[in-house]
Amino acid sequence: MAQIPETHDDTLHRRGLMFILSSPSGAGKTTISRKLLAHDERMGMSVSVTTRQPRPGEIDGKDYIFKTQEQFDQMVEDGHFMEWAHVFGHSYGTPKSQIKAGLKEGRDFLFDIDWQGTQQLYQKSETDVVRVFLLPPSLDELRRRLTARGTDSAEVIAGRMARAQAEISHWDGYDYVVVNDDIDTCFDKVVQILAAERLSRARQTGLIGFVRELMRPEV
Ligand SMILES: Nc1nc2c(ncn2[C@@H]2O[C@H](COP(=O)(O)OP(=O)(O)O)[C@@H](O)[C@H]2O)c(=O)[nH]1
Ligand SMILES: Nc1ncnc2c1ncn2[C@@H]1O[C@H](COP(=O)(O)OP(=O)(O)O)[C@@H](O)[C@H]1O
Repeated sequence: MAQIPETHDDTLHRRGLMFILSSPSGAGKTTISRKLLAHDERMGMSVSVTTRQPRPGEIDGKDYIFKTQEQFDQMVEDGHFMEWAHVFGHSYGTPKSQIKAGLKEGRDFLFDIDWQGTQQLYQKSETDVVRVFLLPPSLDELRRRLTARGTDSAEVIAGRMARAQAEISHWDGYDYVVVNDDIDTCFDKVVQILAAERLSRARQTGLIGFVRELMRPEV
């Protein structure tokens, strides 16, 4: 009798995945990311390095690793990043440490990065990457959310709005697109995408022995 391996519930002997959430600023990726991390203990966050100032409530090392431009440039030179990009006049980068070893051990990582970083990660490790893009229900609602968040000046909000359409134009570089209208509905869809991707045949390396056993000629 073939034993159903523990991988049948996708927890073991599976290569981890890089779950990327991108959106125009204010569409809700931080909110969805936080919900996903609270909901799914197997998901770890890829904490980015940034040169932007911390927002009130943001914790160094948890939300971002905050560095000066000089420190960031040195990290680039030292080959510290899997990818990095300039966004809104600041530098952002994904540290290599943790991620590579974690993926091999079957751990999944969540990335809140922009389309430039998404392209770089996809080019480097296409099979590990799942790309999800969140859209706001309208530009008016996007402006309302950026204003209601209360973290940016009117000038910064205007800059983010001005960039929103350029960012939306990259939507075709993603595997999945979800409109974040109602937060719970959007979250459910993101959870479903993750569940399906964890069951992808290519990632379930631990199932090979089980399937071979099932295919053995019966005597
Ligand atoms: N390429 C890249 N983009 C990042 C990284 N970390 C954050 N970003 C993106 O930088 C943009 C600005 O992020 P942030 O300053 O937190 O503002 P937000 O858009 O309101 O979340 C967002 O599009 C993030 O997804 C990173 O490590 N690499
Ligand atoms: N579906 C939603 N409906 C209403 N407000 C939302 C929704 N999703 C996020 N928000 C709010 O919009 C603001 C921007 O969301 P945030 O997650 O910070 O966006 P991002 O990380 O994409 O910049 C926050 O104040 C958040 O609470």
